[in-house]
Amino acid sequence: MTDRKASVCVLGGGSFGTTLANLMASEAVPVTLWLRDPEMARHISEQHENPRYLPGIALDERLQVTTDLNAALATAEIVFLAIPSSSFRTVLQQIGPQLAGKQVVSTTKGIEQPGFLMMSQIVEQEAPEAHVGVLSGPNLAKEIAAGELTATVVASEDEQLCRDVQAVLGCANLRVYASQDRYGVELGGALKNVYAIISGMASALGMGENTKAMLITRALAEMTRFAVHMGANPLTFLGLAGVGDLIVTCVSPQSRNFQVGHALGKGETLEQGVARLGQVAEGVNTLRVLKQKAAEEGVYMPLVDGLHAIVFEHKPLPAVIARLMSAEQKNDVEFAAFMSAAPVKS
Ligand SMILES: NC(=O)C1=CN([C@@H]2O[C@H](COP(=O)(O)OP(=O)(O)OC[C@H]3O[C@@H](n4cnc5c(N)ncnc54)[C@H](O)[C@@H]3O)[C@@H](O)[C@H]2O)C=CC1
Ligand SMILES: O=C(CO)COP(=O)(O)O
Repeated sequence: MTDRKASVCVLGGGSFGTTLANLMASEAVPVTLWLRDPEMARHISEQHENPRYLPGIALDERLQVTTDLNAALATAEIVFLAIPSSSFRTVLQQIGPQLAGKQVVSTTKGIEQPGFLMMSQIVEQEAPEAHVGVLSGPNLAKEIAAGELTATVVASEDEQLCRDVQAVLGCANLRVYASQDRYGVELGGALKNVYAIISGMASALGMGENTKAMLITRALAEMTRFAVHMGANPLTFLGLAGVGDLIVTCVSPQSRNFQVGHALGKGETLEQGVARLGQVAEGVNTLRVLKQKAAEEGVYMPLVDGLHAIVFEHKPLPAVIARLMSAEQKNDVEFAAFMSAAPVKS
């Protein structure tokens, strides 16, 4: 690892962008946070708090905030993107040429349709001269902002990018591990959100601990089956960006996807659950996209089918659960079979 700390810009002033920028500022990394809302930018600069997304967290006074996108990017060597997937391309379209030569790291855990594109693939399209990476792992923003310990994964084919991101983000509270499987790391982060919705629902229904463990384990099998079919390395799913992130979002009521599932389990509509959240829950869109892709590709994903049937086809929950519990009883561990399927994307 190198000691050099590059200058950084974080795009997106929501929960995760603010958290990442604040973490780096508190480690004396020169960092600018870009957000759209001038009122919020002024509040953060003067009061050192983001009351909408991180209420009660004292932000570091060295954190620079701006609403001027060009100024934010001008001196940045590393650009982190923490923009919801629904707006990701729109933001990139404004700045593609300015990203030439910079290290651009997506932290966004969603999938674009049409095309079934990961966010870093959108970066490649909109900023073809950038160095591209992704960051993913068990990283609930509020916990990181509160100083809890965790780890994450930076994934890129570009080893210098991995080293530079480790240098700016790694600190006593956050370990940053490197991976070359960008596609697998990114897919893991997007897919687990769907299973967090199911887990939130199971929690609201008062299901047992055995049931929750079964759900998480079968979720891992299902998402890995899909990912291997798509060319990812199955071993990636045993790491922080796979099982690590799956566990945290499936067990923590802090997860927004879990909260949407919980609301559904309590009988709220999807619209009510999402509206009350007031923040992004990427799993809702990923569920739609994934259901369609799994059908096109012929990948067996009974949990995705079941959740889709409840959320979008308005099938009764007991009938869906009964169908899931009468599904074919196949192999427990499919990793041996996954390993013989050669990864094509890394
Ligand atoms: N919050 C978390 O714990 C973590 C979130 N992520 C991922 O980070 C991404 C962003 O999530 P959060 O920050 O949590 O969302 P959030 O809902 O807390 O905030 C979203 C932010 O994006 C801004 N935004 C939306 N459209 C925009 C546009 N067109 N231009 C500029 N800004 C725009 C909003 O104003 C808001 O500040 C998501 O894909 C999420 O999955 C990843 C790891 C942890
Ligand atoms: O990705 C996350 C934690 O790693 C955040 O999950 P939620 O978007 O469900 O809050």
